[in-house]
Amino acid sequence: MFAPVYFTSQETPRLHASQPRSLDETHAAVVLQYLNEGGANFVFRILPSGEGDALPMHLQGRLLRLRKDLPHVQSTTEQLSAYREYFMPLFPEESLIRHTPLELHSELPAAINAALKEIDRPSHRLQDFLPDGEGHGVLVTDMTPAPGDMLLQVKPKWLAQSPNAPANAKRCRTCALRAQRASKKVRTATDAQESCPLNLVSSDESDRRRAAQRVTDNVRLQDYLVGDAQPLLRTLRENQQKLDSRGVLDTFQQSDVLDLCKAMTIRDCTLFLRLTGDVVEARLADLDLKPPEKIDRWKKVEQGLIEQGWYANKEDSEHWREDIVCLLSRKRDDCDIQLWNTTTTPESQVHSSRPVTLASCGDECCPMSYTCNKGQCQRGSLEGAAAESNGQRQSPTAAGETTQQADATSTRTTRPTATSPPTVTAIPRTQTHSSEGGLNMTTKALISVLAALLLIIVIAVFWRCIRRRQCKRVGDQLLEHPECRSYYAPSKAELDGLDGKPWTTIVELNGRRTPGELSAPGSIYHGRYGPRYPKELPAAYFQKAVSINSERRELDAWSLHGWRSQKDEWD
Ligand SMILES: O=P(O)(O)O[C@@H]1[C@@H](OP(=O)(O)O)[C@H](OP(=O)(O)O)[C@H](O)[C@H](OP(=O)(O)O)[C@H]1OP(=O)(O)O
Ligand SMILES: Nc1ncnc2c1ncn2[C@@H]1O[C@H](COP(=O)(O)OP(=O)(O)OP(=O)(O)O)[C@@H](O)[C@H]1O
Repeated sequence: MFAPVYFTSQETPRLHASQPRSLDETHAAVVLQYLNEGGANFVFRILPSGEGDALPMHLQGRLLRLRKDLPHVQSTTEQLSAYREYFMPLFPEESLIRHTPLELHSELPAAINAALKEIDRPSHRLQDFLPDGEGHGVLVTDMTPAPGDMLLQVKPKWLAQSPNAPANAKRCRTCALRAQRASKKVRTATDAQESCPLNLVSSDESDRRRAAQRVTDNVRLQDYLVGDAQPLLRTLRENQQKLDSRGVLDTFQQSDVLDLCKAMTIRDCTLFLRLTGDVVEARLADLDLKPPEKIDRWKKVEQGLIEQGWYANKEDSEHWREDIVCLLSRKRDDCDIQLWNTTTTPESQVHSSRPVTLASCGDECCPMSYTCNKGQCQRGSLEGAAAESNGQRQSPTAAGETTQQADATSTRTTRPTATSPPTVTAIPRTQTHSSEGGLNMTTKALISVLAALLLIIVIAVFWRCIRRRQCKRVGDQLLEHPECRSYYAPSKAELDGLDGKPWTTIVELNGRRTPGELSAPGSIYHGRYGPRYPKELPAAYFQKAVSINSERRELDAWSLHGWRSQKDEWD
C-alpha cells in the first residue's frame, strides 16, 4: 500500500489526505507504506513521494503508529498521556521508543481505511480498521533495519515470579503459561522461543547466556543481552515487582488496580535490539497501558496455573512433562545464596563474600556446608558429621572455617556450582534445617499411612455398597444373600393354599431352625441370622427348607438353584 498524504508543520505537525488549500500552509508530499500491525495498532513507513526528495526533518527516522477501532484500545491521546506519565519516568530516555503526537486531518482515516482494503494483511485481522473520526496518530522511532543491519524483537515478559505462584513452584509465570498453552496445542511467538525470563536476568552468567541463545543465533546480540542489556532488564524487573507486589489474585483495592495494569504492561512490552555493524541500539516499545477490564482474565489465568498444577509442574498426567527450561526447575532460586544476603534479605543469617549456589535436595535447599545424600541434607564431609556426633562443637568462627572446607569438598562431589569456596562469617540455620528435613520425612510417612488407611476404608465402604445394591437387584424369586439381612420366603404360589390365614414359618438353615412370621404371601421375611452365623456362610448352611404352619417344605428347585447361582456370582 502506498497512500499519498501531505505533511504540514505550521503550528502542530499534521497529516492531510489531500493537498492543503490554505496558502500559508507549506506542505510536503509524502507516502505512507503499510509496514505491519498488531492487535491494537497499525504501523506505517513514511517515505518521500518522489525519488531524490528529502523527508521533512520532523519525519526522518520515524514511523507512523495509528490505533485500531477496537473496544479494548484506548484513544491515542489517552495512550500517549499514560505513556508519558507512567512509563517515561521509569526508564532512561535512550532506552525508549520516542513518541511524538501528530494530528490527522478529518479525511485521512477514511482514506487510509480505503487503502488498507486493497492490500494483503493477516487474515485474522482483516476486519480491523482505523476509527473514522480519529484525529491523532503518533510518530515513533523507526527501528526497522537498514540493509546489512539486524533487528531482534524480544518480549522479556515476567522477569520475576508471579507473587501468587505457590512456594514450591518449579515454573515461573511465563514458563507455566507456555506449558499450559502447549497442552492445548497453542503456541504464541513468545512461546516458540522456549526461553525462561528468569534466566535472562539471573545472577549466574551461564543462565543468562542460555536464555540469550534461545532468543537469537547472533553472537553479538547474545553478548549484548547477557551484558549491556542487564541494567535495562533489571529495571524492568524491579518495576514489575514494585508495581505488583501482591499478585492479581490479591489485588482488591481500586488504588492498586492502576499499578497492576502498569505492571502487566511492562510484563508484555517489547525490546527492540537493532544491530548496526557492531553497535546495538536497544529500546523498549509497546508500552500501551493495559485496561483494567483485563483483570478478570488475568485472575482466571493465574487461578488456572495454580489449580491445574502448571506452576508446580504437577499438571495432570496426560499432559505432564518434566520442565527443563525454567530456571526454577533447574535450580531453586532460594538455593542462590545471594538471596540470603543480609542486605537484600534481612532475616537471613548467612554472610558470604561471594554468591554461591546451595545444594538442593528434592524440593528443599540444603543449608550452607550441607550436601544432599539420599534425599536428606547432610553435613558436607563425614569428618564434620563425626565431630558433630562426638559432641565436638566449635566456635562460630571455627565452625565457619569448617563449613568453608566442607563446602569446598561438596562443590567437587555434588551440585553446588561455586568454583571456589565462599568466605563465611556466620553459621546458617544448619541443625534446625536438618531436623526439619527429618521431621518432614516422618510427617510424609505418617501422611502416607493415613492416606492408605483412608483408602482402605473407602474401598470397604464402597464394596459394601456394591453388595447391598446386588442384594436389591436379586429378583423376587431368589433368596437374598445373608449380608442383606433378609431373605425371601416361599413364593406366593407356594403359599396360596393357605388362604390368607396367619402362618408361622420356620426357616431351616443347615438343620438349625429360625422362627419367623410372614404377614402376607410373597412378602420378604426380614430375619437376621444373628451373630451365631458367620456372614459368609458356606453354601451348605443356606436355607434348605421352610416350615409353614408346621408343614415342612423343602425348598424347590428354583429357589435353591437361584440362591446358588446368585451365591456363585457373589463369590
Ligand atoms: O497473557 P500473556 O502473558 O501470554 O501475554 C499476552 C501476549 O502473549 P505472549 O505471551 O506474548 O505470547 C499476547 O501476545 P501475542 O498477541 O500472542 O503476540 C498479547 O500481547 C496479549 O496482550 P493483549 O491482549 O494484546 O493486550 C498478552 O496478554 P496480557 O499481557 O494482557 O496477559
Ligand atoms: N518503532 C518500531 N520500529 C520498527 N518496527 C516497529 C515499530 N513499532 C512497531 N513495529 C512493527 O510493527 C508491529 C506492530 O506494532 P505494535 O507492536 O506497535 O502493534 P500493537 O498492535 O501494539 O501490538 P500488540 O499486538 O502487541 O498489541 C511490531 O510487531 C513491529 O514489527
